[in-house]
Amino acid sequence: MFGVEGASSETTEPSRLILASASPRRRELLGGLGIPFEVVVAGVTEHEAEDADPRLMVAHNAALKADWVAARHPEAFVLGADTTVFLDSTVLNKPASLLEARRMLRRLAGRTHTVFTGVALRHVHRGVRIDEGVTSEVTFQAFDDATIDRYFQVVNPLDKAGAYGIQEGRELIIDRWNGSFTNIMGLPMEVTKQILTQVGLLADSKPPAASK
Ligand SMILES: Cc1cn([C@H]2C[C@H](O)[C@@H](COP(=O)(O)OP(=O)(O)OP(=O)(O)O)O2)c(=O)[nH]c1=O
Repeated sequence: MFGVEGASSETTEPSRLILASASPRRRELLGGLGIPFEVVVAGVTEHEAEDADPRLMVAHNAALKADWVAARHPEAFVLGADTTVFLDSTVLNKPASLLEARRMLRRLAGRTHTVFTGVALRHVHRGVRIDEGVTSEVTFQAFDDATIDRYFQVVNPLDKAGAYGIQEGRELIIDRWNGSFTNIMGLPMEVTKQILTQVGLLADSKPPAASK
Protein backbone atom coordinates (compact mmCIF):
# COMPACT_ATOMS: atom_id res chain seq x y z
CA MET A 1 0.00 0.00 0.00
CA PHE A 2 1.32 3.53 -0.62
CA GLY A 3 0.29 7.20 -0.10
CA VAL A 4 -2.63 7.68 2.28
CA GLU A 5 -4.29 11.03 2.84
CA GLY A 6 -7.91 11.59 3.71
CA ALA A 7 -10.52 13.66 5.45
CA SER A 8 -14.22 13.42 5.92
CA SER A 9 -16.91 15.52 7.55
CA GLU A 10 -20.51 14.89 8.47
CA THR A 11 -23.38 16.53 6.61
CA THR A 12 -27.05 15.67 6.28
CA GLU A 13 -26.72 15.19 2.49
CA PRO A 14 -27.64 11.61 1.48
CA SER A 15 -24.58 9.61 0.34
CA ARG A 16 -24.30 8.80 -3.32
CA LEU A 17 -21.43 6.82 -4.88
CA ILE A 18 -20.18 7.14 -8.45
CA LEU A 19 -17.60 4.83 -10.04
CA ALA A 20 -15.55 6.92 -12.47
CA SER A 21 -14.65 4.02 -14.74
CA ALA A 22 -15.57 2.34 -18.01
CA SER A 23 -13.99 -0.92 -16.85
CA PRO A 24 -16.47 -3.83 -16.61
CA ARG A 25 -14.11 -5.54 -14.13
CA ARG A 26 -14.20 -2.57 -11.75
CA ARG A 27 -18.00 -2.42 -12.05
CA GLU A 28 -18.27 -6.12 -11.23
CA LEU A 29 -15.86 -5.92 -8.28
CA LEU A 30 -17.53 -2.86 -6.75
CA GLY A 31 -20.94 -4.46 -7.36
CA GLY A 32 -19.84 -7.32 -5.14
CA LEU A 33 -20.01 -5.02 -2.11
CA GLY A 34 -23.79 -4.75 -2.43
CA ILE A 35 -23.91 -0.96 -2.09
CA PRO A 36 -25.66 1.11 -4.77
CA PHE A 37 -23.53 3.13 -7.18
CA GLU A 38 -23.72 4.75 -10.59
CA VAL A 39 -21.10 4.81 -13.33
CA VAL A 40 -19.85 8.05 -14.93
CA VAL A 41 -16.89 7.76 -17.28
CA ALA A 42 -14.33 10.56 -16.96
CA GLY A 43 -13.50 12.49 -20.12
CA VAL A 44 -9.77 12.60 -19.51
CA THR A 45 -6.60 11.58 -21.31
CA GLU A 46 -4.54 9.35 -19.06
CA HIS A 47 -0.83 9.86 -18.73
CA GLU A 48 0.80 6.71 -20.14
CA ALA A 49 4.54 6.63 -20.75
CA GLU A 50 6.79 3.57 -20.84
CA ASP A 51 9.40 5.28 -18.70
CA ALA A 52 7.00 6.70 -16.09
CA ASP A 53 7.24 5.88 -12.40
CA PRO A 54 4.33 3.39 -12.20
CA ARG A 55 3.40 4.36 -8.64
CA LEU A 56 3.10 8.03 -9.51
CA MET A 57 1.48 7.32 -12.88
CA VAL A 58 -1.41 5.24 -11.50
CA ALA A 59 -1.90 7.67 -8.60
CA HIS A 60 -2.03 10.58 -11.07
CA ASN A 61 -4.46 8.82 -13.43
CA ALA A 62 -6.77 7.56 -10.67
CA ALA A 63 -6.96 11.11 -9.25
CA LEU A 64 -7.49 12.57 -12.74
CA LYS A 65 -10.53 10.35 -13.34
CA ALA A 66 -12.00 10.88 -9.86
CA ASP A 67 -11.42 14.66 -9.92
CA TRP A 68 -13.00 15.06 -13.37
CA VAL A 69 -16.21 13.32 -12.29
CA ALA A 70 -16.20 14.86 -8.78
CA ALA A 71 -16.05 18.38 -10.27
CA ARG A 72 -19.30 17.61 -12.11
CA HIS A 73 -20.94 15.79 -9.17
CA PRO A 74 -19.70 17.68 -6.11
CA GLU A 75 -22.47 16.22 -3.94
CA ALA A 76 -21.36 12.59 -4.53
CA PHE A 77 -18.53 10.30 -3.49
CA VAL A 78 -16.51 9.49 -6.60
CA LEU A 79 -14.17 6.50 -6.91
CA GLY A 80 -11.49 6.36 -9.60
CA ALA A 81 -8.75 3.78 -10.25
CA ASP A 82 -5.90 3.07 -12.62
CA THR A 83 -3.87 -0.10 -13.17
CA THR A 84 -0.58 -0.79 -14.87
CA VAL A 85 2.01 -3.53 -15.26
CA PHE A 86 5.73 -2.93 -14.60
CA LEU A 87 8.68 -5.05 -15.75
CA ASP A 88 12.37 -4.17 -16.19
CA SER A 89 11.82 -0.46 -15.48
CA THR A 90 9.16 -0.35 -18.21
CA VAL A 91 5.47 0.40 -17.85
CA LEU A 92 3.25 -1.90 -19.93
CA ASN A 93 -0.13 -0.31 -20.54
CA LYS A 94 -2.92 -1.49 -22.83
CA PRO A 95 -1.49 -2.78 -26.12
CA ALA A 96 -2.54 -0.89 -29.24
CA SER A 97 -2.65 -4.01 -31.43
CA LEU A 98 -2.53 -7.81 -31.25
CA LEU A 99 1.08 -7.65 -32.39
CA GLU A 100 1.98 -5.38 -29.49
CA ALA A 101 -0.02 -7.65 -27.15
CA ARG A 102 1.99 -10.65 -28.38
CA ARG A 103 5.26 -8.77 -27.79
CA MET A 104 4.16 -7.89 -24.26
CA LEU A 105 3.28 -11.50 -23.42
CA ARG A 106 6.59 -12.76 -24.87
CA ARG A 107 8.35 -10.26 -22.65
CA LEU A 108 6.39 -11.26 -19.53
CA ALA A 109 6.80 -15.04 -20.12
CA GLY A 110 8.85 -16.87 -17.47
CA ARG A 111 9.29 -13.68 -15.41
CA THR A 112 7.83 -11.96 -12.35
CA HIS A 113 6.34 -8.47 -12.79
CA THR A 114 4.55 -5.98 -10.57
CA VAL A 115 0.97 -4.74 -10.98
CA PHE A 116 0.23 -1.25 -9.61
CA THR A 117 -3.24 0.16 -8.99
CA GLY A 118 -3.99 3.67 -7.76
CA VAL A 119 -7.35 4.31 -6.09
CA ALA A 120 -8.80 7.78 -5.48
CA LEU A 121 -11.96 8.73 -3.59
CA ARG A 122 -13.33 12.27 -3.73
CA HIS A 123 -16.31 14.18 -2.32
CA VAL A 124 -16.06 17.88 -3.10
CA HIS A 125 -18.78 19.09 -0.69
CA ARG A 126 -17.39 17.05 2.19
CA GLY A 127 -13.74 17.83 1.45
CA VAL A 128 -12.82 14.16 1.03
CA ARG A 129 -9.60 13.36 -0.87
CA ILE A 130 -8.25 9.89 -0.25
CA ASP A 131 -5.46 8.41 -2.38
CA GLU A 132 -4.24 4.84 -2.01
CA GLY A 133 -2.04 2.49 -3.95
CA VAL A 134 -1.59 -1.26 -4.01
CA THR A 135 1.00 -3.54 -5.61
CA SER A 136 0.88 -7.27 -6.37
CA GLU A 137 3.42 -9.55 -8.03
CA VAL A 138 2.58 -11.97 -10.82
CA THR A 139 4.85 -14.72 -12.14
CA PHE A 140 4.18 -16.01 -15.65
CA GLN A 141 4.86 -19.52 -16.92
CA ALA A 142 7.52 -19.86 -19.60
CA PHE A 143 5.27 -20.29 -22.65
CA ASP A 144 5.67 -20.20 -26.42
CA ASP A 145 3.84 -18.47 -29.28
CA ALA A 146 1.40 -21.38 -29.70
CA THR A 147 0.21 -20.73 -26.14
CA ILE A 148 -0.22 -17.02 -26.92
CA ASP A 149 -2.40 -18.03 -29.91
CA ARG A 150 -4.55 -20.19 -27.64
CA TYR A 151 -4.70 -17.42 -25.04
CA PHE A 152 -5.93 -14.87 -27.59
CA GLN A 153 -8.80 -17.22 -28.42
CA VAL A 154 -10.14 -16.94 -24.89
CA VAL A 155 -9.07 -13.45 -23.81
CA ASN A 156 -9.22 -10.04 -25.48
CA PRO A 157 -5.82 -8.55 -24.49
CA LEU A 158 -6.46 -5.10 -25.97
CA ASP A 159 -8.38 -3.56 -23.07
CA LYS A 160 -5.98 -4.81 -20.43
CA ALA A 161 -2.74 -3.42 -19.07
CA GLY A 162 0.07 -5.88 -19.87
CA ALA A 163 -2.15 -7.63 -22.47
CA TYR A 164 -3.56 -10.15 -20.02
CA GLY A 165 -6.35 -10.62 -17.53
CA ILE A 166 -5.73 -12.68 -14.43
CA GLN A 167 -9.47 -13.36 -14.21
CA GLU A 168 -9.71 -15.42 -17.40
CA GLY A 169 -7.62 -18.16 -19.02
CA ARG A 170 -4.95 -17.85 -16.34
CA GLU A 171 -4.12 -21.58 -16.43
CA LEU A 172 -2.53 -20.93 -19.86
CA ILE A 173 -0.04 -18.24 -18.85
CA ILE A 174 0.11 -17.60 -15.10
CA ASP A 175 2.21 -19.58 -12.67
CA ARG A 176 1.47 -17.74 -9.39
CA TRP A 177 0.78 -14.38 -7.81
CA ASN A 178 1.48 -12.65 -4.53
CA GLY A 179 -0.75 -10.04 -2.93
CA SER A 180 -4.20 -8.78 -3.82
CA PHE A 181 -5.89 -10.67 -6.69
CA THR A 182 -8.46 -7.90 -7.19
CA ASN A 183 -5.63 -5.36 -7.48
CA ILE A 184 -4.41 -7.32 -10.52
CA MET A 185 -7.95 -7.23 -11.93
CA GLY A 186 -8.07 -3.43 -11.58
CA LEU A 187 -9.67 -2.58 -8.22
CA PRO A 188 -8.03 -3.73 -4.97
CA MET A 189 -11.04 -4.57 -2.87
CA GLU A 190 -9.26 -4.76 0.50
CA VAL A 191 -8.25 -1.08 0.24
CA THR A 192 -11.48 -0.04 -1.48
CA LYS A 193 -13.52 -1.51 1.38
CA GLN A 194 -11.27 0.23 3.88
CA ILE A 195 -11.75 3.63 2.19
CA LEU A 196 -15.52 3.23 1.81
CA THR A 197 -15.75 2.21 5.48
CA GLN A 198 -13.65 5.24 6.47
CA VAL A 199 -16.20 7.62 4.89
CA GLY A 200 -19.22 5.70 6.19
CA LEU A 201 -20.44 4.22 2.90
CA LEU A 202 -19.78 0.71 4.11
CA ALA A 203 -20.50 -0.70 7.55
CA ASP A 204 -17.42 -1.68 9.56
CA SER A 205 -17.23 -5.47 9.16
CA LYS A 206 -14.85 -5.99 12.12
CA PRO A 207 -16.47 -8.12 14.83
CA PRO A 208 -17.22 -6.15 18.03
CA ALA A 209 -14.63 -6.56 20.80
CA ALA A 210 -15.60 -9.35 23.18
CA SER A 211 -17.03 -8.04 26.48
CA LYS A 212 -15.84 -9.54 29.77
C1 LIG B 1 -3.21 -6.78 -15.34
C2 LIG B 1 -4.68 -6.78 -15.61
C3 LIG B 1 -5.32 -5.63 -16.06
N1 LIG B 1 -6.66 -5.65 -16.30
C4 LIG B 1 -7.36 -4.43 -16.75
C5 LIG B 1 -7.88 -3.59 -15.58
C6 LIG B 1 -8.15 -2.28 -16.25
O1 LIG B 1 -9.48 -2.30 -16.75
C7 LIG B 1 -7.14 -2.25 -17.42
C8 LIG B 1 -6.12 -1.17 -17.20
O2 LIG B 1 -6.60 0.05 -17.72
P1 LIG B 1 -7.11 1.27 -16.86
O3 LIG B 1 -6.75 2.51 -17.62
O4 LIG B 1 -6.64 1.14 -15.45
O5 LIG B 1 -8.70 1.10 -16.83
P2 LIG B 1 -9.79 1.11 -18.00
O6 LIG B 1 -9.33 1.97 -19.14
O7 LIG B 1 -10.17 -0.30 -18.32
O8 LIG B 1 -11.04 1.79 -17.29
P3 LIG B 1 -11.17 3.30 -16.74
O9 LIG B 1 -9.93 4.07 -17.12
O10 LIG B 1 -12.40 3.87 -17.37
O11 LIG B 1 -11.32 3.13 -15.25
O12 LIG B 1 -6.53 -3.53 -17.45
C9 LIG B 1 -7.42 -6.81 -16.12
O13 LIG B 1 -8.63 -6.82 -16.36
N2 LIG B 1 -6.81 -7.93 -15.64
C10 LIG B 1 -5.48 -7.99 -15.38
O14 LIG B 1 -4.99 -9.05 -14.95
